[in-house]
Amino acid sequence: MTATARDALTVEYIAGLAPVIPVVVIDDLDDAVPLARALVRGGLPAIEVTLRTQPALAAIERIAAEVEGAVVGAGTITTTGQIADALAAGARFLVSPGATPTLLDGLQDSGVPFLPGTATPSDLVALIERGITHAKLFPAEVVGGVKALKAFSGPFPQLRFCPTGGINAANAPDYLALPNVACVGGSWMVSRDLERVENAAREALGLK
Ligand SMILES: O=C(O)C(=O)C[C@H](O)[C@H](O)COP(=O)(O)O
Repeated sequence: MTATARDALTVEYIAGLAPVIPVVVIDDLDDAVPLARALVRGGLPAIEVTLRTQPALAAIERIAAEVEGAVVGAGTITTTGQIADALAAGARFLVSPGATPTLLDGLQDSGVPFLPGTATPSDLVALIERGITHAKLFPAEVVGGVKALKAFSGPFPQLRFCPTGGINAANAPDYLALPNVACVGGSWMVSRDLERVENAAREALGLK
């Protein structure tokens, strides 16, 4: 299935595009399109651009406009104002490091798929109260990682996770083997060497 720019996407679709969502920090706007192309060539089309840097929104706009096959999202969403900015730039999905009721309201109103950041059982209950089915676990390796996700599968069988934070090619398979993990997020395959990016992306595809 190929998504065109006007399709309404689901979170299942975003999380199912590849085993890994690359997390990209753009310092130089000119890096955005070549980097996204290398990731798409390597087989990782869902790309999260973090809103941590000044060129991030422009990078999302360029990737959305110029990189065929990419499904670009915005990460590091911590305010509802950023949601509007990200959507205006062309973000197709949203990722946050944490979630408050205000932020969850904004994410639910956005009309695009989102992965709200969670770390605790109470965070997860707050999602269930709203009918949200997918969560980011962040920072995954710090807040219990694979053990936490195994423990969450008991009381929260309806939730699927995209753990992010401290994940790499070595530990990703342990996460991806869990039934409640839809995909993982991480920056490990991203560097300025585009050939390496493409190869690392291709390797990431084989992790599941
Ligand atoms: O800024 C955000 O909202 C984030 O999503 C943080 C990212 O999850 C991590 O920076 C990625 O983690 P690493 O793979 O350990 O680099």
